[in-house]
Amino acid sequence: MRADHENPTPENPGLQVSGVAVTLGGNQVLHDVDLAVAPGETVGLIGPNGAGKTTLLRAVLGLLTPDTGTVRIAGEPPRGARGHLGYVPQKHGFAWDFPITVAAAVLNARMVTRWGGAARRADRDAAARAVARVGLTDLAGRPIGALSGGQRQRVLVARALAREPGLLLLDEPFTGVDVPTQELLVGLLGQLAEEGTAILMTTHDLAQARAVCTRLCLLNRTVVADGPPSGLDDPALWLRAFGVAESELLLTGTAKEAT
Ligand SMILES: Nc1ncnc2c1ncn2[C@@H]1O[C@H](COP(=O)(O)OP(=O)(O)OP(=O)(O)O)[C@@H](O)[C@H]1O
Repeated sequence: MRADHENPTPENPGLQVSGVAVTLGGNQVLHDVDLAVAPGETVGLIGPNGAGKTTLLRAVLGLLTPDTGTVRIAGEPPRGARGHLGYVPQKHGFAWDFPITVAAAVLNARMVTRWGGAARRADRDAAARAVARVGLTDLAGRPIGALSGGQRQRVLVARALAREPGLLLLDEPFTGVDVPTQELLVGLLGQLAEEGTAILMTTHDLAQARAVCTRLCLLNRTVVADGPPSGLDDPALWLRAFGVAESELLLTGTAKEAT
C-alpha cells in the first residue's frame, strides 16, 4: 500500500519524514511516522480529530523538535530550508485586524526571511504574480480586514506562493470557503503540482482530497495507510481506523469506481 519514492537529494525540494516521534504534555502524539512527498505530488494528510496532523505540520515547519526521527526538506532540516517552504495556516490564526492591504500582506510574506532588506523589483513581481494567481488583483489595494472568508483564504495562499516554494504545506485549505474559492484552489493546486511543487495538506474534506490528491496518507498517531486514493478502497480500513461512515462521499465514490 505504501508508495515508493526517491529519496530527496539536496537539489530535490521534496519532503522526507523518517521515524518521527513527538511527545506533548507527557503524551506521545506521534510515533514512527514515515512520509515522503516528492516534487509534483499532492499528498492529503487525513485522520480523525487529535490524530496528530497539525503536530506533524509543526514538526515539518520546524516549530517543534521531534523526540526521535528526522525531517528533511530539500535534504535540509526545517530551519535550514525556510526558503523552500510555503505555509498556508488555518484562517483563524491570522491577524485580520492588522491595518494592511492585500498587496502589502502578500509582499510581507515574501520579505519575512530577508531580515529587513528592502523589497526589490523581483520581490514585488513575485508578490503581484501570487496575488494574480489567486484572483485578487482587483482587490490588491483593499485592507485585509474588509475581505470575505474565501478572499481571506486566497490571501493566505498568495502569501505562501509569493515565496515561490518547492514545498507547499496547507492546513485545512477547504474549510469555511465558498465554492468558487474551492474551485480556484483545486485548479491552482493542480497547476502547482504540474510545475513540480511538492504539496502536503491536512483536510477533513474527503471529497476534495480525493479530487485533488495524488496520494492520501491516513494518519492516526502513525501512518495507518499511504497510497493513491484508488488504492485505499477498502471501506473496512477507513471504518476501522477512522470511524468513517459508509455513506461518506469518498467511500461512495470509490465503490462507484470499483464497479
Ligand atoms: N501543546 C500541547 N500539549 C499537550 N498536548 C497537545 C498539545 N498540542 C496538541 N496536543 C494533543 O496532541 C494530539 C494531536 O493534536 P493535533 O492538533 O496534532 O491533532 P489534529 O490531527 O491536527 O486534530 P484536528 O483534526 O482536531 O485539528 C491531541 O490529542 C492534542 O490534544
